[in-house]
Amino acid sequence: MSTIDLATVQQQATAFQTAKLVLTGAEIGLFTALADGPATAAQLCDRLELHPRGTGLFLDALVALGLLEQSGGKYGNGPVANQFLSANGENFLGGFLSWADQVMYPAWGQLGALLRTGKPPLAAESGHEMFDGLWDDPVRVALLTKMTESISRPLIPTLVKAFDWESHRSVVDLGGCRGDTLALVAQEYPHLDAIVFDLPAVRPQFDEHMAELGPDAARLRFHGGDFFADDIPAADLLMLNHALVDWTEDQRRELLARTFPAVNPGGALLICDSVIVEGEPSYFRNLVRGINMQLMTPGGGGHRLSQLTEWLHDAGYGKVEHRPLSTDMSLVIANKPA
Ligand SMILES: C[S@@+](CC[C@H](N)C(=O)[O-])C[C@H]1O[C@@H](n2cnc3c(N)ncnc32)[C@H](O)[C@@H]1O
Repeated sequence: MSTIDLATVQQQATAFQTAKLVLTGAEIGLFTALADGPATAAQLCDRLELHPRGTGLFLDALVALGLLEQSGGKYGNGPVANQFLSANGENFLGGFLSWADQVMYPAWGQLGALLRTGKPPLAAESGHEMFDGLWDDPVRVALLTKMTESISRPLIPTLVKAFDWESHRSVVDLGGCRGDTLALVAQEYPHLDAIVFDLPAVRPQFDEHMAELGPDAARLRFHGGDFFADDIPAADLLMLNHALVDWTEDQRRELLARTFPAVNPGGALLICDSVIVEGEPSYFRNLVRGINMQLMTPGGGGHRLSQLTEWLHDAGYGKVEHRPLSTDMSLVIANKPA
């Protein structure tokens, strides 16, 4: 007997409307404008060049969602909007919000095509995928790096605590991009010899970001290479953070197999991903993220923990451990016997 009623089905069928309220609020700069202090609808129309027709209902809908607060005829940011949706917020999700609005939202219009053909037209047209020619295109680079960093940053405090970093001496972050995650891990564990491995074209972005992060992060080294073609530097720990799901299953298996010889005996491969784990609170959302990756790339997609474990054992790893992190992410630890 189904527990779903009509109102729930209606909400499910129109959830895109709620998404657009939030994304459009971010796109027009509403939450950033309100970070300066509350304002009336008329003042917001003036400041953000909005037409009054839609604005009143729109602002009230954001109040009803709990993102804005209303008092004395003025609208202000609630604490969540201030922290995550305002450009001045401590954990601003700007890169993720722009990516969701500009890339994911149109891609989800192609879900039917994905189901019928196995290939979403946009990703199929673009050839291999998100990274082809990416680093020659500064606009796409900025959008993608900000998106991944705004997803990765909130999980770093849990990542730092979820693993015994003290017992290992060296770490290589494969597809570590500008070094944002590794810099914050290495800041907590300064004894680690820390290397970011990414495509050679990423080096200027890495150098620039290290300069921005300051002297604590400057100890990271950059190793340019292609993890499918070039030798992977040996280390006690290798990491793959959000760098596996966009490849085909054969490529994922190949990449995991390529990591094994580079992990020192007694070390481990650490994978941070939105892994699909039945029974976890993240289960539904990570199925959706898997479909999202199928829409973004011709061959990528989410992986189930059982699949990933099998691939890791095939690659040569011993015990595989799973630890849920924050924001629906998992840390999967594949141990290499000593
Ligand atoms: C989705 S981003 C993840 C970035 C970062 N690990 C994070 O979690 O924020 C994937 C990264 O893999 C890198 N990458 C893609 N193909 C690669 C290859 N063949 N060899 C090395 N790095 C690659 C990209 O340049 C990009 O920095």
